[in-house]
Amino acid sequence: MSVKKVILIRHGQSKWNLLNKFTGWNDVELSDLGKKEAVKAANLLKMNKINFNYSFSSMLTRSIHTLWIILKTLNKTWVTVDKDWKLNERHYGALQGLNKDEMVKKYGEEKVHKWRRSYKISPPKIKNFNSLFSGYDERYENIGLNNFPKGESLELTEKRVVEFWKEKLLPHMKLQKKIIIVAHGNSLRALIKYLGNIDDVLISRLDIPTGSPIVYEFNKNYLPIRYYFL
Ligand SMILES: O=C(O)[C@H](O)COP(=O)(O)O
Repeated sequence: MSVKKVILIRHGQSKWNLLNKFTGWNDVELSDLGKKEAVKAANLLKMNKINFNYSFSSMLTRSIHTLWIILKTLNKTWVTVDKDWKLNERHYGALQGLNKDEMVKKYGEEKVHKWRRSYKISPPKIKNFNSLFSGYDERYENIGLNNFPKGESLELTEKRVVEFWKEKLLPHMKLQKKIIIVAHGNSLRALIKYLGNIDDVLISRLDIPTGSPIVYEFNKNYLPIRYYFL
């Protein structure tokens, strides 16, 4: 059986991961540790002889820079980088920029856990036109202001990630491309939920660490078999 592999990686630690702030679509750079995690991820791929020749990233700098570091470390800067907003982190709505521990103190553990890990519950939405609204950013001009996310549940995130999978990833896999995806904690949780048909409760227990390569295997019909962390 010819097993096909897709590599999934959450970006390295960002400056707001370090400060424990809700980030979502806020465009935050990698921390120094995050840059080191990206180099380590590249070396892990090399050691395990996991190769790729096509790459996808979200539109957010922390993912793009993680991918650039991986490509540079592996001498593969020739690889196409295909960026898609549908891989962006879940939009964290009005929580973006706020400290996670302070929100626990203010609203309690249970509520914050629901905002962070439940499948169907969305965070409080941002109001149009405040500083958390990135709808005027030129990188998102094809989304359209009316469709622009203002706070997404994991369920809503899954919807757009599955569109990416069907419209972009599968066609490239069928062209025999070996693919790496660099994205985010929740966009990758949404993808893993979809691929593994994982139920809403079990997926709430999955936490994806920064900078740790995941190998997802597929059979010759492009159906998911299993995944594992390197
Ligand atoms: O956007 C964020 O704050 C993080 O990337 C993911 O946060 P979470 O662990 O609260 O889902």
